[in-house]
Amino acid sequence: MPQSRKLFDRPGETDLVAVDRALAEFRAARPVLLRHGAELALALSAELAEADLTGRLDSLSAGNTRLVLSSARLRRLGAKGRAETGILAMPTIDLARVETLALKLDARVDAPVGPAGALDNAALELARLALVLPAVILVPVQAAQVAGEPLIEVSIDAINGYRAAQVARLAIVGRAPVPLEGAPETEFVVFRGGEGLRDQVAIIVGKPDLSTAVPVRLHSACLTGDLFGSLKCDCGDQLRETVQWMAENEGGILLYLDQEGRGNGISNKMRAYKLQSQGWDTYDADEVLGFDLDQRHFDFAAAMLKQLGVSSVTALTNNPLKIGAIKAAGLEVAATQRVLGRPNVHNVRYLASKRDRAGHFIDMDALMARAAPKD
Ligand SMILES: Nc1nc2c(ncn2[C@@H]2O[C@H](COP(=O)(O)OP(=O)(O)OP(=O)(O)O)[C@@H](O)[C@H]2O)c(=O)[nH]1
Ligand SMILES: [Zn+2]
Repeated sequence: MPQSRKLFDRPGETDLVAVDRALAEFRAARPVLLRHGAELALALSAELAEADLTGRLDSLSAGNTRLVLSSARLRRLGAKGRAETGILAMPTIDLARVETLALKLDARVDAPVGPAGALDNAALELARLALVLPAVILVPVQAAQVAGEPLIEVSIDAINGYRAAQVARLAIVGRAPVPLEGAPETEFVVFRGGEGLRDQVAIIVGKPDLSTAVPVRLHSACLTGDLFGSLKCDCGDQLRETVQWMAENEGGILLYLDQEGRGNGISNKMRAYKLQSQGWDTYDADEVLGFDLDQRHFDFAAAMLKQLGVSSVTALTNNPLKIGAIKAAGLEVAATQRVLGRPNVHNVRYLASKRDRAGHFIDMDALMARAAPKD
């Protein structure tokens, strides 16, 4: 008889679910108990911290609470050349200071920046996965101080292994024909897992021949552009025109990926849009908020394609990151094809920034030729 075997304690599975639970707590402005060996700390999202709760956290702290910030945010705060995440000591939690350091424009570091340790980096990864600002209040505690508290505990290994586990659990959970305007022979295939906090969808247009290079577009969700026709980006045009093109040609597959805001989430995208309305470009705005150029991974998108039986693609994109990721995942990129949106006064700077700062293959002359006469 195996000793004390638990029926529902299966290593990979329980880790994944522990992080899912921790994400729910973290997004609901509750502290999560992080464990690294015998070391324990309570992690609280800086953007959601409230005085009542931070007062309770202060009562547990032995004066060694710290604020963990991303390298991008630290650079913005003037911590010169900072390539790594870092911590600032905060013996008692000062919410005004937290807000300044995490979010305010023109703020400056006001204390020495220490190196982030394993717990700190796992806390930041939790914030990224939770799609909140990458700024976390971390309060080291002893087990006895939190015994019996209704807290979710999660190991840093579980957090660090979460992305890979999310890719590994990708599975089709539903599929059905969904005739679209202009593309009546279309099937939606829904996958659970991957990236983000929701499901992913593969939209199979027509009957693509899987034995040759399949026209494929990896399309990151853009609520504003895809659904509402925002003029700030080119997403809506790219989405609809790609589906139309696939329907009119030999078919293809569009992956609709839960990666709003280049993987920052819709709330951070709106924060970035506010900064853009004050003159910041798309990448600088993200950096002010503590994000790097792009938070997305595309390994899970390649895994979706493999599950659909695709081994070679014609990649419909201007983004070199997507092409590199498909190749790195072991799929053949037989050809690439540019996907031009439509320029207008509101998105032309965004498109130029993508070309100049992230190396997107955007031919401005070809793009401008597509401008509507009223622009
Ligand atoms: N953070 C941030 N995200 C943005 C902004 N504008 C658009 N996005 C997001 O950027 C992503 C654009 O994704 P895609 O349409 O797949 O395009 P792409 O990476 O530009 O590459 P291709 O269109 O394939 O060439 C979506 O997730 C949008 O929500 C912005 O100003 N800031
Ligand atoms: Zn968009």
